[in-house]
Amino acid sequence: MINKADLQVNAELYSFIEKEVLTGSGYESETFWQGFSDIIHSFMPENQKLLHKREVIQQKIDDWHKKHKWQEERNDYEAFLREIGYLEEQVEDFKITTQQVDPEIARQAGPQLVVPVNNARYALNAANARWGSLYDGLYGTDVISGDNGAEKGPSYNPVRGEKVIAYAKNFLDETVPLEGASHSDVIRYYIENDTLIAQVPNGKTSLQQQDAFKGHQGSADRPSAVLLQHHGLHIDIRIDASHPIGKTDRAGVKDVVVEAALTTIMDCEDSVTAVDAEDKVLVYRNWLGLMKGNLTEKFAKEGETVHRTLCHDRYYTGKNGDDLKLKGRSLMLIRNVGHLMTNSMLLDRDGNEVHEGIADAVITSLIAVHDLNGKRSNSTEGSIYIVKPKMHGSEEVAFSNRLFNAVEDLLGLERHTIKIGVMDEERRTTLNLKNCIHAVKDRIVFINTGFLDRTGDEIHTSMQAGPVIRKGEMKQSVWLNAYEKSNVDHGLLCGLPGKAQIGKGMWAMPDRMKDMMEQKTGHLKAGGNTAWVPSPTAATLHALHYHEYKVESIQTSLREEITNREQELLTLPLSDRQWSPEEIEQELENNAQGLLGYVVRWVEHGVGCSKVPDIHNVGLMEDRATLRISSQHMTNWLQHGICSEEQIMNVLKKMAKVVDEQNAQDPAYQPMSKDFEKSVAFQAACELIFQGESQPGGYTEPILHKRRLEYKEKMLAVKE
Ligand SMILES: CC(=O)SCCNC(=O)CCNC(=O)[C@H](O)C(C)(C)COP(=O)(O)OP(=O)(O)OC[C@H]1O[C@@H](n2cnc3c(N)ncnc32)[C@H](O)[C@@H]1OP(=O)(O)O
Ligand SMILES: O=CC(=O)O
Ligand SMILES: [Mg+2]
Repeated sequence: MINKADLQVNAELYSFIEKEVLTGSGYESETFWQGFSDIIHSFMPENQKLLHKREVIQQKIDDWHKKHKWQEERNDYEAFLREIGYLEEQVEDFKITTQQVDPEIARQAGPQLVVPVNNARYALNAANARWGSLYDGLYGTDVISGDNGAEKGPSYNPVRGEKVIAYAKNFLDETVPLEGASHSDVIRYYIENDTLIAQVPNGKTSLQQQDAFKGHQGSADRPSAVLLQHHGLHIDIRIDASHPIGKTDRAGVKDVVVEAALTTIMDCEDSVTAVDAEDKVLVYRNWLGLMKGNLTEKFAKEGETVHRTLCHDRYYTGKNGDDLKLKGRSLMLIRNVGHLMTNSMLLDRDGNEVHEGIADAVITSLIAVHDLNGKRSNSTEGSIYIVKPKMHGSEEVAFSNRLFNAVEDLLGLERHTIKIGVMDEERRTTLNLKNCIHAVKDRIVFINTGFLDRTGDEIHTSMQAGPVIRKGEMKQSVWLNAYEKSNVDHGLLCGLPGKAQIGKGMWAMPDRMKDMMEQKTGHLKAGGNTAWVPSPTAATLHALHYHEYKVESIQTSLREEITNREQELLTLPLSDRQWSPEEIEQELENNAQGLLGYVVRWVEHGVGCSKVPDIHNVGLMEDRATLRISSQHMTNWLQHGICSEEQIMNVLKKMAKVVDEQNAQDPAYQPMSKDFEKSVAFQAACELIFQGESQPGGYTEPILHKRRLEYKEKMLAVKE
């Protein structure tokens, strides 16, 4: 550790900040460290107090449930929540006043991609997912069925290719239709007098909406790209008659590229494993590379070496021959960690680990200044976008607000340069969302329903109330539907449209794109102008939904439906059903499989987000929030005698063998079933369930971090 301004700083972190971040930033090292230390020492005590308050409140709620039957005393329950300050006194009506918000957030509606930022290969891919090939997105996924000879194979299947092209041309017909013809009839696109002309076998035609045409690349006569726009999103028809696909197309179209991930959340939180300075430096270094624009990654793929870099802006010839420049990258936000955890990378003057959320706020903002003072390739408006997860109620949001003020002062940034995306994912935040938004009304850029964490918190908060419904039933539950609607209500009431996003949650089945295409329109119809997707392909496909529906109009009509949903929000997801032994076993096995499949990769491989097959062999995106649900669910059933400890242990051992088999191809994988006692991952899984009741907020971080550190040490000892 290096002693600096009353802090002890891990040497690797210190060197990274000194040499890579401060150099060229315009900040003096001494001033920075002193200011950082001042922030730490003034904010840590309050952070601690807020965490303590969470514990006190939870204890009171637990005690209430132990003494009362919620089903019979609902009215008293609400009064009790008010009395203990869980339900806050609501502020007067107001509108948010956030300024300098980039258009991707303020005006455009479209997909939001999330990516673990410690994985440079994925993070680069995500930043570049602003534009996505529709042909690739369709060809590679189950959106196109493999029936009638259209299956995916080792080489290009022209039958499948035909289906892809038909789907894409149909999309063009629906979105940017031609007058009296289909895009599949076109034999040549060209531009004449700033108008797109489509030559068809029996003459020529043009777009029904002329102003959808925005520009082209190549010559007007034989363009290599035609740029269109619909519902604020661009569509780029790529033309090359010499290309293997273009050759087969009458108009030489080789692809339809759509504007896809308008925004990307570079995640430092639930999808990453970062337990010490070594891990955190990787997280920060990748963020720095993204902000400076020089992040690169070299990796082997399909026998070739790939060098991945960030995409450049796209240039077109616009109307009147003017140059038209469009961003080549997604607008990047950075998700900091919440208020809970501390990290050994920094110690305060008394030798205490510093709260990681405070360190993230300072360091990720400092890094983002490289964009603000540089080319502003990320935020042309000069803003820094921080997503703040897992805050409980408005006091905690106000704390973040003051922390961001302090960071702005330290970095000499204008007030409210740092924007905040508020994850509405804890029950106390949902119930007091108006106050939460008010606490950051000058800097808020989104409210997003993190329904996964929110489900975990729902179970944990009411742990003592009774057994909860099965995990799969949560999506239909009264509280969850009210929560989704209430979030939109508050977004509309507080004037988010035009300034900030009303966001919807993650599509957690990365391989089920057909289902996503059928179901994720629901997020738009419910008023979300963005929704989370797990991959660039999902972003490309989900983008089509924003052409189908104009969220702005939907939001306008939803204003009519705004209502007080508190009663529904306070409807606990309890069950009075007598489940059969088979149902109980199935529920436990399902939870255990996802839990173990995720935990083993987290603890022993340092992977924070995984695709884990569920009991039906569907690959599910698992992250810390889904782990919070499965562990808390098992804890809840154990707590209420739905199952016994012995039963859970047997299920865990049985499912550990299944997970071991699933990972058998990985030479670095150590089977849990070889020695359950010695497997750090297996022990972590047991702890998450058997000690789930006493985990703060039902969070999995404390156990995961402890066990990962233990595993790292074990590996180090083996090496030595
Ligand atoms: C509750 C919450 O907090 S949700 C938010 C947290 N969750 C996330 O961030 C999910 C992000 N997604 C992911 O991490 C991954 O998609 C996973 C773990 C779900 C699946 O990963 P994999 O099993 O490796 O996926 P798969 O093999 O199908 O695809 C890999 C390819 O897709 C790309 N890819 C997958 N996900 C992403 C992503 N989120 N961003 C960018 N690229 C991605 C990879 O770069 C890779 O392509 P490449 O070989 O050209 O580099
Ligand atoms: O962060 C997202 C969630 O669903 O939790
Ligand atoms: Mg979450």
